Amino acid sequence: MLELVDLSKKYKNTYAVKNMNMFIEKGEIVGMLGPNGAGKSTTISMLSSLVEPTNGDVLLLNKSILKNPSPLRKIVGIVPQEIALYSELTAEENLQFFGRIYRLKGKKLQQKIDEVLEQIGLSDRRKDIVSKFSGGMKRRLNIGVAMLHNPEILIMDEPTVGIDPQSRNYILETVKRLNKEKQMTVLYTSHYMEEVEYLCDRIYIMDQGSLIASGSKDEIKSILSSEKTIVMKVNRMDPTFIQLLKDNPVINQVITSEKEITIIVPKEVNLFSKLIKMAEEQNLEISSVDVKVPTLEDVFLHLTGRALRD
Ligand SMILES: Nc1ncnc2c1ncn2[C@@H]1O[C@H](COP(=O)(O)OP(=O)(O)OP(=O)(O)O)[C@@H](O)[C@H]1O
Repeated sequence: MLELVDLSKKYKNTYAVKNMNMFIEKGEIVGMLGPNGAGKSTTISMLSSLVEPTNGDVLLLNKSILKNPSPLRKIVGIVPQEIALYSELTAEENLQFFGRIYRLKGKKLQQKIDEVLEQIGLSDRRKDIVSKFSGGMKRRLNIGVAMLHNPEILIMDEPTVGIDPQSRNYILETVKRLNKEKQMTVLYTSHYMEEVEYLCDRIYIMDQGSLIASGSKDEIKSILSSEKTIVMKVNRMDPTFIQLLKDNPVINQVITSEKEITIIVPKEVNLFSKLIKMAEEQNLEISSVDVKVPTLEDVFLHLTGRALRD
C-alpha cells in the first residue's frame, strides 16, 4: 500500500538517505533497523512530508504523495522520536488538544480518548500532569496521540529509546496487539535488533543512508547460512593474536569489541583446537568460546564489519 522508490535526501555533499526502496503491505509490521545516523528518521521525515526528498518518490496505493500529501496524512499516525507533549497539561488534556487538531470534538473525541488511554494503559493516570510521568509513560502517551485519528498505518521512530524495560515491553506488546486486533499496519524503526526480530514480519536494514539488506527474518539470516559465528572471550585484547586471526585464510571476518572477539568462518570449518593453541602461544587466556546461530546483529556485522550499536 505504501512504497518508497529510490528515495534520497542529500545535505550539502552527503546523503542522509540514498536510493531507499521499500514497500509496506496492509496489515504488516515492517522493521527498519539501523544504527544511529543510518537515515531512519530522515526516511520517516520524508514519508511525513516534513523533509522534501532530493529525488525519488513516495507512493500510496500507486499514487505519488509528494505533491499532495493529504491522503497519506489522513491514514498515517507518526510517533516521533522526540516526546511531543505539553508537560503542564494532564494526559487527557494533551489528548483533547491533539484530538482537536485532528478535528475531533464532543462525544466522539471523548470516546476516542477513552479508547486510546485504554490501549496505552494510562486510563488510571488520565488526570495526572505529564511532567510527573516517567519517560516510559510519556512515550506511551506520545503513541496515544498518534492513534487519535484511527490511523491505518502507524510509523514509529525508535519508540523505546531511553526507557525502562517494563515500559519497553508494554510498548512492544501494544504494537503486537494493535496489529493483531485492529490489523494496524506498522513501520517500526529501531536500533535494537531484538525488538525488530520479535515484532516484525519483514525487515529493512540500513547503514549510512543506504539499504544493505531486506527480506523476511529467515531470508536475511540465510545470508549467513553458509557461515557460523564464533564468539570468544579473552582476558585481554592482544593485537598480535587478532592479527594472526585476520591473517588466517579460513577466517572470513574478525570483529573485536572491548571484551569479545567475534569470528565468522565457513560452516564446515572446525577451528576450536587451533584457536586454543594460537591463544596459548600468545599467553592469552580464553574464558569462553561460543558458536552462535546467526542473529540479525550477525548479519549486520557481516555486511558492515561493525556492531549495530556502535
Ligand atoms: N537537517 C540536516 N542537515 C544535515 N545533516 C542531517 C540533517 N538531518 C540528518 N542529517 C544527517 O543525516 C544522517 C542520517 O540521520 P538520521 O537522523 O536520519 O539517522 P537515524 O538513523 O534516524 O539515526 P538516529 O537514531 O540517531 O536518529 C546523519 O548523518 C545526520 O547527521
